[in-house]
Amino acid sequence: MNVFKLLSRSSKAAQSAPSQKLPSAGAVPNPQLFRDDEPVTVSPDTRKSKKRKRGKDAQDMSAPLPADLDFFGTSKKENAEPAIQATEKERKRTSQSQTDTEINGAQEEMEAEPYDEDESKRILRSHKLKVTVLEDFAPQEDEAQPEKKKKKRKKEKKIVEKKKDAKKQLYPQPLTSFAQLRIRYGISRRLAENLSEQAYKLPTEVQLGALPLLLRSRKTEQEGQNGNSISASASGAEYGGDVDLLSVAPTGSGKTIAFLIPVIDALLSEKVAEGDDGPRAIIIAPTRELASQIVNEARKLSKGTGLKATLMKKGMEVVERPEEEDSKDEAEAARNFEEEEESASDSGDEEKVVQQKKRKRRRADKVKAAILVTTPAALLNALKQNDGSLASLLSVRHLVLDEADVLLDPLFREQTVSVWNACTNPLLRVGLWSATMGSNIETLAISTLNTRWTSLSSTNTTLPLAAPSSA
Ligand SMILES: Nc1ncnc2c1ncn2[C@@H]1O[C@H](COP(=O)(O)OP(=O)(O)OP(=O)(O)O)[C@@H](O)[C@H]1O
Repeated sequence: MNVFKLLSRSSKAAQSAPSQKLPSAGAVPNPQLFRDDEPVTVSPDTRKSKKRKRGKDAQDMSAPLPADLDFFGTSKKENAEPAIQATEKERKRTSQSQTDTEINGAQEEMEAEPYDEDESKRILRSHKLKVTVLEDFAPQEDEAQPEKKKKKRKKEKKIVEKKKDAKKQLYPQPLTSFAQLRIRYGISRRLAENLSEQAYKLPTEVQLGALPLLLRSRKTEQEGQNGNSISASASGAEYGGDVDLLSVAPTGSGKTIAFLIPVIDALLSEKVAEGDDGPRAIIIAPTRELASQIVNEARKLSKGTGLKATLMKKGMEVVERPEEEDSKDEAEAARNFEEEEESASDSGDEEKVVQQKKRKRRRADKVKAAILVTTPAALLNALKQNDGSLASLLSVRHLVLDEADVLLDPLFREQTVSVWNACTNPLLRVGLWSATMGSNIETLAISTLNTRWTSLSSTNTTLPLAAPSSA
């Protein structure tokens, strides 16, 4: 398990994004990609809502690009064409893709073609995207062995090497069109259709850098053998999407679908034991308003896939109550049900009937959806047990903290970390997404991951090693 950090337009974000502000706090610039040189103006429209409206901006995104940023249309050519020709080509390509929903063979081949190392670096650099390896929590195979001096020295050397490696920079294969999601990463057909239905064509910067890291590339093996293309270890593809990611990108830059696509795709490919329904992915947001926007987006993307997304509401149950308590309740209920109903209606004892109804409703309200979107407090309440302890969420494999800087700020920190620690599945993948991330928040995130990993590896010997052998 590795932790990567993706920084999208860090300098601009630091200047323009208000630190520690809740999403509802107000005016923000629209930091859409390809608009680096334009001065940021805040229109009255954006003041009303911080969310970028897709209709207008999607048109902006498809506008002709300057030649030096035209990597979608003519990037395969060695020499950049004059700006005017590139513009014309881009226009043709855009209008073609607007009218043509089916990707033809030639286009498909082009989308499947990986960028070579130089091209990848250039594209990532032009979008000011930087990906670094923050930590590697893989248990060392010799950790459990009694340590002899020689071994100890070897291990110390390894640690020094690992620390040196910790700031290694990665160059993921840039995702330059949504069509590549299906062609290169084999995402579910239905998910790809849903994206296309929502008119998503060109990824934003954060999507361009994050999606290749979080999805499993179909082409890794060929890429590894191809001298021209970027190696799997330098691109991060060797981890097959099995990474924890801290992603910092400006407000309104499309982080929501950047974390939803990999989560939905992973959920669709995971095998679920019969009767094992309930949340397998939890997305935490600091406000209910933001949580409800995320759930809407998740529903659009998972339409027709069989996956359900739900917003945590008061009174919902997320875990089975302890068996003893349940069976005691059930037995009691069965014994008393008829008697109670009879006597309640006879004696007008409404209290008992209300209690019965409540008990029934509680069971009916247990979350069955695979994706649960919640604020930390709402989930924490649902996890609290009678003895004050927290129930664990063993079935949860994906945890996303949206607005992670706010969630890990002292105001929410305890709740967030408690929920995080309640996710006890050793294969849990964590994504932290934020417009800003102070070094204290980053340190806290890393140390939470570290503590968790250390405690899990001491109790569980089946944890995966650093990198899967193939992706
Ligand atoms: N690739 C894309 N093409 C066009 N529109 C997009 C794309 N990605 C996202 N959007 C749209 O941009 C808007 C803003 O995206 P989103 O809310 O995900 O930003 P965000 O980075 O999550 O913001 P926040 O920091 O507030 O959570 C949404 O309306 C979304 O549908």
